[in-house]
Amino acid sequence: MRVAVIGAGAIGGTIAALLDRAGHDVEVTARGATLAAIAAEGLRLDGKWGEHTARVAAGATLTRTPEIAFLATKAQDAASALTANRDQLGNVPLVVVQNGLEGLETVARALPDSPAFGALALYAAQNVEPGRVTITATGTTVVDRSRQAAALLSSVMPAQVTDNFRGAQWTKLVINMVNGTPAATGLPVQRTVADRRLRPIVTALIREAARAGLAHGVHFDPIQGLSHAGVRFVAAAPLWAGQVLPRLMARRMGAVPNLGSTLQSLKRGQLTEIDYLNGAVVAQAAAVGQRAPVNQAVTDAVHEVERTGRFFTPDELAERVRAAARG
Ligand SMILES: NC(=O)C1=CN([C@@H]2O[C@H](COP(=O)(O)OP(=O)(O)OC[C@H]3O[C@@H](n4cnc5c(N)ncnc54)[C@H](OP(=O)(O)O)[C@@H]3O)[C@@H](O)[C@H]2O)C=CC1
Ligand SMILES: CC(C)(CO)C(=O)C(=O)O
Repeated sequence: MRVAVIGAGAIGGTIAALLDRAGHDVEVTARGATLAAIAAEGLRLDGKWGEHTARVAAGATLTRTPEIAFLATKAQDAASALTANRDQLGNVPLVVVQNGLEGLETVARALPDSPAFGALALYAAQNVEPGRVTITATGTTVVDRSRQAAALLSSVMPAQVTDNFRGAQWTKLVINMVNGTPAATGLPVQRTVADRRLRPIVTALIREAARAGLAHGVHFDPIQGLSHAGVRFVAAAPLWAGQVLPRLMARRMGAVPNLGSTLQSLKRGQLTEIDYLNGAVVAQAAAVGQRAPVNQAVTDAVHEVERTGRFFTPDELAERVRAAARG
């Protein structure tokens, strides 16, 4: 099949390399050092799903119209990446593999005629150097309705279809509450969850996200063992009891340190998706008259790291969060 992948970073690189390994005809878009590395050495994949070097066609924009396309940029780059490839994407099924709640709305604005489907990756991929991706933890991909995309993905990785994609996006948003403390402190997810000063913060982030979603009437779609009932539990539980959830999430990630996709951006000196994750929780909570002070504090802290390049110590972050919760 003729496949396009827009944004050959951690997730796009994984999808492109696995589809190339399965014999599909893959073209990717990339930029800067990543584009130069893929052109020179191919797209290299290693880690939990094996090793493969994909000699895929690569350019700044697509040169041909694919049968199916995947968008795998960070949320803040989606609109410009789509606009740059508009000429090749008319009526092409587009699978948007992105965290946060806004991916499909962005496509509807940029390419109103495109049949777009959302997808949520539950594996952990690290863009260790330009053109090289390591899978540090395996996991399924949840795909919105499109059986074509699910069939294609499930031929190379675990994938499942949902009829409740909005609910799945919210469950994933709750899961992504593990991204903020690594981005603020520079520590891998597993270490932030193991830390007695940071674990209550992660739990409070999760609780605020769960409460906002429930207030919006969301039915959380079950993902990787986190069900609607589980979300209701964590929304109502005191922090000491709710801590079971981040502990389970960290255990599921296994032993290889997982930076999370947000900290990975900072390590490359880039801006993050934080406004689409913790920032989205603040906005969604405000829309139903709730406050989300811990998400606001972590969003602000990550923006400060973007500006200064200096991570917070666990004590500094805990103090920030205490002050925000008091105020
Ligand atoms: N990494 C992970 O483990 C997981 C990530 N996700 C989600 O998947 C999505 C993708 O994340 P991830 O793969 O980590 O992000 P990456 O930053 O690793 O990859 C995004 C890639 O898109 C490229 N890009 C951005 N704009 C353009 C453009 N206009 N044209 C061509 N290429 C472009 C970036 O290039 P450049 O480097 O130059 O900016 C980068 O290589 C995010 O929403 C993330 O939250 C979900 C689950 C797990
Ligand atoms: C599931 C998780 C936490 C995997 O790393 C992720 O979605 C991310 O890093 O953005």
